[in-house]
Amino acid sequence: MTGKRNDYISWDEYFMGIAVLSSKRSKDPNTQVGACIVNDQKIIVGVGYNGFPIGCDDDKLPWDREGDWCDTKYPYVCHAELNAILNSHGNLHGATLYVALFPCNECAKAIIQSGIKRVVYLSDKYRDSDSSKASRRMFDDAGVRYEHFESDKEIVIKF
Ligand SMILES: O=c1[nH]c(=O)n([C@H]2C[C@H](O)[C@@H](COP(=O)(O)O)O2)cc1CO
Ligand SMILES: [Zn+2]
Repeated sequence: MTGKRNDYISWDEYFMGIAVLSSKRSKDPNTQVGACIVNDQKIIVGVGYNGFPIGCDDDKLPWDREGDWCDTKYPYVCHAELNAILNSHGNLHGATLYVALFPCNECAKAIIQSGIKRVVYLSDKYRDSDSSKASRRMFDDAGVRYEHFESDKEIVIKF
């Protein structure tokens, strides 16, 4: 008798893998973020990555990080989490968000209001920023759990 294979990926690895794969679509030269929303039946209900709004030309708006605010990417870029929420279908109540970077305070608000109850994140590179502090404060108040993604798996895709 042949048993099942054992080196399959976990649910968390699967969904975080999709978030990371989605980030590969980002045109941001500095930080690429992907997000994947999964409902309580483990069905993917939304994916997204950071990019400019539909109809706004990736080659015309700036990707700079510094300078006059209007000449940087910050006023224009739509965050991965927000895109995943806006692209989603169905009810997000009780859903889990897998995201490559811990959410900023603006996304935290959208996450809470959409009914998402759990956030699994990979990078926390802006952990000490005021934005991250505000996100944690709101998540704590609103009862949204957040946890760092832990895995020692390496997933390679070769086409
Ligand atoms: O939660 C987030 N989600 C998200 O999509 N982003 C995007 C916005 C920008 O395109 C990029 C951050 O750029 P930078 O690391 O160069 O400041 O990541 C940034 C955050 C957190 O700052
Ligand atoms: Zn954000």
